[in-house]
Amino acid sequence: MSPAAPHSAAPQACAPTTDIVLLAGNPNTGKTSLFNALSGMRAKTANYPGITVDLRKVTMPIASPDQSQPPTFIDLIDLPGLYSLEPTSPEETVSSEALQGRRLGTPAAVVLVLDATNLSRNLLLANEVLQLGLPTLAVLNMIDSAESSGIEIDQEKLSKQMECPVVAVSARTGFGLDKFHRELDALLAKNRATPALPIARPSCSVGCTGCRYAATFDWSESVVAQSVSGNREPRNENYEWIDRILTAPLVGTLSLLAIMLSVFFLIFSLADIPMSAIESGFGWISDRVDGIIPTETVHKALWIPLITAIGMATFAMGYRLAEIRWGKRAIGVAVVTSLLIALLPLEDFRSLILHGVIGGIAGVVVFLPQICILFFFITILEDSGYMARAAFVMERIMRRVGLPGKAFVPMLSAHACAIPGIMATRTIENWRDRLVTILVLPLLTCSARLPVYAMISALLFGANPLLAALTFAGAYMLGLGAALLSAWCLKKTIIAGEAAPLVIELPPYRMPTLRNAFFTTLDRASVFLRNAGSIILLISVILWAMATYPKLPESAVAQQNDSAELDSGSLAQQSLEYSIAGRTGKALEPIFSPLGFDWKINVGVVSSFAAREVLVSTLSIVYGMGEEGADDEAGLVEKLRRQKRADGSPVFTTAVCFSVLVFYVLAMQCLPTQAITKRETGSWKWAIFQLVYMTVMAYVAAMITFQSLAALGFNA
Ligand SMILES: Nc1nc2c(ncn2[C@@H]2O[C@H](COP(=O)(O)OP(=O)(O)OP(=O)(O)O)[C@@H](O)[C@H]2O)c(=O)[nH]1
Ligand SMILES: [Mg+2]
Repeated sequence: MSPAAPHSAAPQACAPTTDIVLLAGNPNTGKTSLFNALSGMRAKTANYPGITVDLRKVTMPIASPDQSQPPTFIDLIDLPGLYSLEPTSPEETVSSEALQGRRLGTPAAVVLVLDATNLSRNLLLANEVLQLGLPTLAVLNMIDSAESSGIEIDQEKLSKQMECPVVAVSARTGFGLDKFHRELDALLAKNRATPALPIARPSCSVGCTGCRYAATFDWSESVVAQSVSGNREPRNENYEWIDRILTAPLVGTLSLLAIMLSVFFLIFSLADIPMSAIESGFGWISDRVDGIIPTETVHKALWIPLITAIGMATFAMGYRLAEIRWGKRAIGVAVVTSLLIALLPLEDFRSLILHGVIGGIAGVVVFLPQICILFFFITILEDSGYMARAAFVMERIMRRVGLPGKAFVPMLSAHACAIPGIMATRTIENWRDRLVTILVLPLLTCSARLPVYAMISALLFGANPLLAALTFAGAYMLGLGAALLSAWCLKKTIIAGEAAPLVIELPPYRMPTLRNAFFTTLDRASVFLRNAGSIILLISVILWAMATYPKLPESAVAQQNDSAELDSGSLAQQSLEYSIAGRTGKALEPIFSPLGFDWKINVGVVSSFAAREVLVSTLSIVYGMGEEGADDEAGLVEKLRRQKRADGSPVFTTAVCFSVLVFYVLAMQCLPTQAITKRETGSWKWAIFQLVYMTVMAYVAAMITFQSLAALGFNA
C-alpha cells in the first residue's frame, strides 16, 4: 500500500476532531476500492473474497458542504469482509469486534458497503449492523454494474426501510463520491451534536439462532421486494457454463496451465524491446561515466564527495522506503563505505563504479520489464474473477496433500513475495494447517526469482519466446509441485492432521480496470527498484570488494607482463581467482561440482544467500571483471554464453543451465523470509528447519538434474 494523494495519512495535529469511521460489509463488495477512491491510497484489491485480512487506517478530511468551515478529519478504517457479526474466521472476528467497539472504541459512524448487484444477500449483514444502533450510512457500491445489468434500486424507499441514509456510488468510476462526502459529514455532525448510544448486542443462546436468522431473511427479502425492480437475478447466470468448464477437474487444470503459459509467452514476446533499451541505456551511462572519471587526483577529490553523497542518499532512502528500521545504522554503513571509497586508488575507484555499482544494478534492473508485464497480467486475471475459479481447481489438489483450502490466497500472494504470503496465512485458524502452509510457501515462485529464470531461459533458448515461456512455466510448476509434495510429506510425518476444506463464493466476472493493473504494476516495479537501489547495491559493492582484494602481488603481475601470451583478459581472470571471492568459489568446488557449477557460479550462490536476485548481479560483476578488456557493451546473457572452461568447452551448457534453474527454484535464498517465518511461528526452530529442508532438496534435485542431463550428452 502506498500513499498517492498528498492529504492521505495527514498529520493529526491539523485535525480538530478525528472520528473513527468503519468501512464494513460482505467480502468482495468493494470496501477497499472505496477506501482507495476516498483516500488516494493504493491498498490491494482483487475480485475474490478475503483479500483484506486486517484493519487498515488512513486519516483524511471529509469535505464539508459549507466551504467556510474547515473540513472534518476522520480515521477511515477498512475492515476485512464479514458475513455476520458471529464470526467464523480470525479476520471476521477483527471486523465484528471493531463494529462492536471492542477494538478501536465506539466508532463515530459505520459506512455499510453493499454490493448493488447482490442486495438481498448483503442485507443479512446490514440487518445485524443496523441493530447495533450506530450512526450508519449505507453505500450502494458497484452502481455502474447494477445499472448495466438492468437492476433499478429506489434509494428513497431503501433508505426508509433501512432507517439510515443511502447513497449510490461506484468506487471504480468515482460516481457519487461527492454526495457520499456530504452525507457522511452530515451524519458525523449529527452524531457530534447528539451522540448515538450503541445498543449492546445480546449474546445468542442456543435455540434463538434459527428464528433470528429467519426473521432477518424475511426482512431482507421484503426490503428487496419493495425497493428493487428490473432484473433482480442478474448474477452469473449467463456465465454458469463457463464456470462449469473452468472449475472442472481436468479441463479446469488444463485451462489454468494454458492461461499461465500464454501469460509467460506474452512476457517474453513483449519484454524484448524494453529490455534491450535498458541494456543500451546502462551501456551508455557506463561509457559516459567512464569518460568523465578523472585521471588526476585533484579531480578525483571533487568526484568522490559527489559519488558518496549520492550513495548515502540512495542507501538512506532505500532503507527508509523498505521500512527497515535501522536507518541510522544504514547511514553509518554508508559513511564508513564512503570513507573507504575515498581511499581507493583511481583504477579501483573506476572499477568499483563501472563493475560494482553500474554492472551490479544493471544486471538486475534489466529484468524489470518482465516483472512489470507479469504483474500486469496477473492483476487483470485477479480482477476478472478468474483467480477464484483457479482457487477451486487448485483446492482439490491442495486438500489431497493436506494443505487447507484457505492456503490459496497466501499462495497467490507468495507469487509476488513470500513475506506477504506468510503474513496472509493468519486467516488459517488451525495452527498445524497454518504451519505447513508457512513452511512450504517460499517454494512458490516469487518475483525475486524472475531475473534468475529470465536469465536462464535467455541462455537456453535465446530469442524463442515459446520455449522461454515453457521454461518459465516449468519452473513455476516445479516450485508448486515441490510445495505440494513437501506439504504432503510434512502432513504424513511431523505435522499430521486433516486439512480444512475451502468454502469460497465464486465472485461475478467483472471487467478488469487498466488503472488498477497499472498501479499494481507500478507498485511492484517500485519495490523491485528500491531493492536494486539499496540492498542489491550494497551487496554488489561488498561483492566487488571481495572480487578485487587481495590483489595479485606485484611480482605475479610483472611476470605476467613479461609473458609473451599476455592478454588483459587472462590477467583479470588471475586477479579474480586470487581475490577473496575467487578463493571462496574455488574452496566450494568440491561441494558444488556435482551440480555442474563452476567456481564463479559458486560465488553467486554464496552471495545470493540473502536475496536470490543477487545471483544475477553477482554473475554480472564476476564475469564482467574476469573479462576486463573484452567487449563491455555486451549484455549479461551474451557474456555468460561465451564463458569457457579450462578445456575450452562452454560453462553454461544445457545441463548447467537447468541445474542452476532447479537449484534456484527450490533453494531458500532469502533472509527476510527467514525472519518472517521466525516471527510468525514464534521460534527459530521452524525457520532453521525451512532453510535446511529447502537447501537439501535444492541440492539433491539440482545434482540429479545435472548428472542425468550430462549422462544424456547435454553437458557439451
Ligand atoms: N464494476 C465495479 N467494480 C468494483 C467497484 N468497486 C470495486 N469493484 C471491484 O470489486 C472487486 C472487489 O473489490 P475490493 O475493493 O477488493 O473488495 P473488498 O470488499 O475490499 O474485498 P475483501 O477485502 O475481500 O472483503 C475488485 O475486482 C474491484 O475492482 C465498482 O464500483 N464497480
Ligand atoms: Mg478489502
